[in-house]
Amino acid sequence: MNILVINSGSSSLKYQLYNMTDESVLAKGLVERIGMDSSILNHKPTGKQEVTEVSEILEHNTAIRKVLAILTDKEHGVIESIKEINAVGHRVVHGGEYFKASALVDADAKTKIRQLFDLAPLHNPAAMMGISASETNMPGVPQVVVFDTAFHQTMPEKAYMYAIPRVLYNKYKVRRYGAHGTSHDFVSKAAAEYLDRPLEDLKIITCHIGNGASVTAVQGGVSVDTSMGMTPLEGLMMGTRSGDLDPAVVPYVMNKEELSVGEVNSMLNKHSGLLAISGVSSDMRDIIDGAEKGEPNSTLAFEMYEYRLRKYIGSYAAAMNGVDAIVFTAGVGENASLLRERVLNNLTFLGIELDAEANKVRSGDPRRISTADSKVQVLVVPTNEELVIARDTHRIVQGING
Ligand SMILES: Nc1ncnc2c1ncn2[C@@H]1O[C@H](COP(=O)(O)OP(=O)(O)O)[C@@H](O)[C@H]1O
Ligand SMILES: CC(=O)OP(=O)(O)O
Ligand SMILES: [Mg+2]
Repeated sequence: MNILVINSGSSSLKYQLYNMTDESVLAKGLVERIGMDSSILNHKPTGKQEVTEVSEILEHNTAIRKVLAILTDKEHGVIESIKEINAVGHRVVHGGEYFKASALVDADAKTKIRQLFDLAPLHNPAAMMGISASETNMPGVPQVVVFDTAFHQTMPEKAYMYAIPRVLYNKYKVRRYGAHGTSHDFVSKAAAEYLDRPLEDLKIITCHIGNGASVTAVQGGVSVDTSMGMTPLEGLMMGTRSGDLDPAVVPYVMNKEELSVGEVNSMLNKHSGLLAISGVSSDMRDIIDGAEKGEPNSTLAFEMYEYRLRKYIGSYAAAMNGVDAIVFTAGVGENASLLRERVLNNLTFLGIELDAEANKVRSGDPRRISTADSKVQVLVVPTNEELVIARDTHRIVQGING
């Protein structure tokens, strides 16, 4: 069975085509700048030359058509016809309280995803565009939705409630939901496997640090707390998102600067974080470059990012009354050895002993970066959200077929 996995962003669409017989990737790629003047499709077919096409792609429907065209292209394609795609799996960031697990797309699921637009304005509308575009271009092919929030539905009430009037929860479901659950779930399981210890016995802190970033306390294999909240804005400082701040800042700034709700949302989600403090970039590579050159704004951005991440790790060790393992994953977590070094060398009170040489090794495999004797084991585990989505899609589609 071939499964197409789609991760739709507001102006991008990432895809991977899997052959589930051996879970091999037939092709993967990315459409960027959807809706802008020139869109870019970058396609990587396994065993063939990578291609980049620039064209006008105004919406997700056209993006999907382009992806299907290149997947079946004589020269760059990996399948003969669209009919060889047996199912589609979509990443959806927000499942609210509706979805505790992945689900088949039907009218009811679509209604619920739409009802959650308000709670994830940057993410859910994009996912819905991806779903509609797939339905239009692959009619009759089963579609499955896999939610970032599902893994965190195990959080206890004391972790997910905000200390604000309960009526807001009753009326609007204002509470903490978390995100990146697919990744936190995957890397915590992989860590237990690597350590060769039962997941049920472990207290693990997983740090998913990419463009968006979140930390999760995983106890006995379930999420007991996570740093993202009602939306993916709470918690860590991120590429362009502020993370935690005094909520009183919001009405204060809105009043002083005469900002609308949309404007203040955009300020906190798109014009804050590393980008705002460094004044140059949201990309950790540029921040590290700047900091290494002694540039003061990049240095401050790096220090704030590291400090805030370290504080979350400390607080989740307290939340679980201990920690057996810390896991770093996603673009920054897997690659930024300097950030890991700074975080870990300032957590020696937990009994962490960094293996400085192991921390510098670059690899696509799970690896230990603490000493083998370190009281808390520290691992780097490359995440693979797409594979989890493909597996869930496979399982659910097999369920309906058999
Ligand atoms: N070598 C590196 N050193 C530091 N940061 C890196 C490196 N490579 C990638 N990154 C960071 O990873 C981020 C992207 O992470 P990723 O998990 O791919 O994000 P997303 O899936 O949210 O788009 C980039 O913004 C970049 O800052
Ligand atoms: C939820 C979220 O922040 O996702 P991403 O990291 O893909 O932006
Ligand atoms: Mg990501």
